[in-house]
Amino acid sequence: THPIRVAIAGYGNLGRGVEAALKQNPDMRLVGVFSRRAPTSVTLLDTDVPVYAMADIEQYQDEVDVMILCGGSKTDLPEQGPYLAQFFNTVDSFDTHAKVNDHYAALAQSAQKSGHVAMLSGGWDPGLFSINRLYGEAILPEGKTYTFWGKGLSQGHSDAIRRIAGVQSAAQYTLPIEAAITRVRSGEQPELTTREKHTRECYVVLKAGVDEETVRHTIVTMPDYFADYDTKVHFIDQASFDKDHSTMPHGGFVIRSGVTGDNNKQTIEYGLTLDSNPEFTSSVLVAYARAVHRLALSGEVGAKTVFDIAPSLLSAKSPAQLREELL
Ligand SMILES: NC(=O)C1=CN([C@@H]2O[C@H](COP(=O)(O)OP(=O)(O)OC[C@H]3O[C@@H](n4cnc5c(N)ncnc54)[C@H](OP(=O)(O)O)[C@@H]3O)[C@@H](O)[C@H]2O)C=CC1
Ligand SMILES: N[C@@H](C[C@H]1CC(C(=O)O)=NO1)C(=O)O
Repeated sequence: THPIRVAIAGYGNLGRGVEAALKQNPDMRLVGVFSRRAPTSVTLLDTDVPVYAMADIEQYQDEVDVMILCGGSKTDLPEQGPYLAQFFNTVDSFDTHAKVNDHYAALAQSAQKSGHVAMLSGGWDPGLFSINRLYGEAILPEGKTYTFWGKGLSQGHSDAIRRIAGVQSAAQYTLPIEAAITRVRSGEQPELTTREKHTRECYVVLKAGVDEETVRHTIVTMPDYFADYDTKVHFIDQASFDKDHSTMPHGGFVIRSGVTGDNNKQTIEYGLTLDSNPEFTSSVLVAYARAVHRLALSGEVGAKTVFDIAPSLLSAKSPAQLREELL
């Protein structure tokens, strides 16, 4: 069978990650990259495929099996997702938690009409962490679920800062509050507000002449991203940014702390430790691109989340081989 033909829409950290991840999946191949920038200004890592103008993307609908959307959640994906689901099967890592149902509805409408599959929020949170929160709550109905991230760089939050007028570069680090983790790990099952679980720390490079306090205020009051957190903002120069903020480690864990039967304490924990947040997220996107291709071939249409997609569809192994490896 022919390799699954994958294309990238939007070439940033995730776009580079997808380009790299596809090299680890021989049943798939990159056939093109689409960018809103001039194609000649976009340099790929090392794959010899064309870079096209996003404006021409509709012309390639018969050459692409799955389009992986690597734009930013704050402003790119809400517009690009429904638009591209008219022409392609798509996968994205949409992560504006407060707006997931809006995005789902917009993708569902576009994909139902065009007969495509549009998968949203296929990353690690939302994505793999979402699946583990569901398992925990379905299996231990009497209990509490906690999610902790970092210390690490959140791409969604960094992207959100980059979209503020006058910002040249941005890195946002998420820091878990250790006292909260200790209380959760003790089995106390505490009630914790958003502000009691994490703090956020931003490093921002501004373009010349841009007022720091205006940008600081825009960040710390930003709904869905920073308003509910204690947030620090540091303004630095580009040289310092390039030196100190070019790697994107992250990680985190989901804990379900519950009880069964005669009040037996049961704990489920799922964790990630990531050298590169974007490369890991892109590896999730590529596995889900395989699943979306198979769903489309089977006649499925519409919007899908990780909850709707059977794990076996992500694997390059056959169902029989997977069954042999069940234990
Ligand atoms: N669910 C999850 O677990 C995760 C989700 N994410 C999501 O992934 C999204 C994308 O993250 P990330 O790839 O880091 O974002 P980037 O800022 O690197 O890229 C976003 C878009 O910006 C454009 N762009 C990239 N580089 C440049 C540049 N030098 N000049 C101008 N434009 C540029 C690209 O579009 P174009 O090529 O068209 O110019 C690109 O698609 C995040 O917003 C986040 O929401 C990320 C990690 C985990
Ligand atoms: N979507 C996040 C992935 C995780 C990390 C995170 C955070 O640090 O707030 N929330 O979810 C990202 O863009 O990195």
